[in-house]
Amino acid sequence: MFELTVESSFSGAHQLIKSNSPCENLHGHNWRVALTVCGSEQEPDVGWVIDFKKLKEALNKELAKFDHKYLNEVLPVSPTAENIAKQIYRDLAASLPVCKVTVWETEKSSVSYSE
Ligand SMILES: Nc1nc2c(c(=O)[nH]1)N=C([C@H](O)[C@H](O)COP(=O)(O)OP(=O)(O)OP(=O)(O)O)CN2
Ligand SMILES: [Zn+2]
Repeated sequence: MFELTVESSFSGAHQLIKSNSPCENLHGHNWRVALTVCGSEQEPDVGWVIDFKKLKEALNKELAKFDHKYLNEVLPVSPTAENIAKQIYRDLAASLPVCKVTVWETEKSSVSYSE
């Protein structure tokens, strides 16, 4: 089995309502996102599972939904790193063999989601 991972990022603002923390105030992050797909089949002539370029295009198209947005209006649930990772996973799993999505909210804090 191969795991292929591409990374990208977006900038967004959010408020974590009811978190009883400073995160209730409007603030923003530069979110980093890693998309991992899994597969064992390689295209016979070229030897890759999926072209990285195709993965990067799909990830960037997905992240455009979040970029420079107020995330409370983008997600139907509270825009925590958990819910952002889950939303990206579910959206991309419709067309790619996604096995994990990791979202970094800060340099040192990340959430991974898989099913
Ligand atoms: N499990 C989660 N915990 C927190 C989330 C989250 O999405 N999932 N989000 C936040 C806030 O968005 C907050 O903005 C991040 O705060 P924090 O981790 O404290 O980041 P700082 O850069 O401010 O870190 P310091 O260590 O305080 O410098 C909080 N928790
Ligand atoms: Zn935050």
